[in-house]
Amino acid sequence: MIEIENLSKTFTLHNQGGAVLRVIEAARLSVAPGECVALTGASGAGKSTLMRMIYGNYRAASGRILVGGVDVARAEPRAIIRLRRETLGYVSQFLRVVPRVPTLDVVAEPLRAVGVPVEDARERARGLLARLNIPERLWSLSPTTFSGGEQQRVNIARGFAHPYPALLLDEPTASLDTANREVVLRLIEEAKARGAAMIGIFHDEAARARVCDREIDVSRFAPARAA
Ligand SMILES: Nc1ncnc2c1ncn2[C@@H]1O[C@H](COP(=O)(O)OP(=O)(O)OP(=O)(O)O)[C@@H](O)[C@H]1O
Repeated sequence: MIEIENLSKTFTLHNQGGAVLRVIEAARLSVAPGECVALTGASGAGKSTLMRMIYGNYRAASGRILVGGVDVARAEPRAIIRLRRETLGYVSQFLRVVPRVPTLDVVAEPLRAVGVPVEDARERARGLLARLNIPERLWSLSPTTFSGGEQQRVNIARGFAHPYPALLLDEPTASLDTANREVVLRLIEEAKARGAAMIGIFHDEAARARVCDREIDVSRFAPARAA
């Protein structure tokens, strides 16, 4: 479902005399449906960079990133938008709040975007918000004024609303309490059971050990060792 071949990344620092930073070289990675792979490695090894490249936020210097058959490294913006709508989800700790949209619709929106009828989408959203312990009195309000933890849980509900075939998880359990952490781990397990291919960064080692099938140490793709 996710195939990375010979992928390299450099950053050119235009405000620092055009210095070129080589971060990733000749990275290879393959994730099958129903599999969850953890990215590990020391701080600065390139975990976030790799995730951002898979999501199409950072451009690759060379190589291929196939997600459901689409090469993200070469795809047109329009194709990437479509991939993100239909195939590739991203669950991070942070909600980018859309002003004035009620929480229920923030969570239902990814389903509406793929044509799910409004009541069905809201029903799924209600189920997720209830599981993630967002009080019902908040569902009709915009999450703009919610606490950090509430916004994080709204974001997780939104990330799991549509059954994406591929999912990127960026510290999805960070700073959650025990009960909500458990809910998120179950959501990940359910996504695996329905065949989602997932790549995640988890500093929570117990969470990683429980839901991930394999670990890939990103430092193995560091340029110094790639030769
Ligand atoms: N936008 C950018 N411009 C320039 N350099 C960058 C950029 N993003 C990342 N880097 C560099 O790439 C390297 C890898 O960073 P990255 O954030 O991917 O590491 P990480 O493994 O996710 O680290 P952490 O665990 O600390 O989050 C670092 O040396 C960083 O300085």
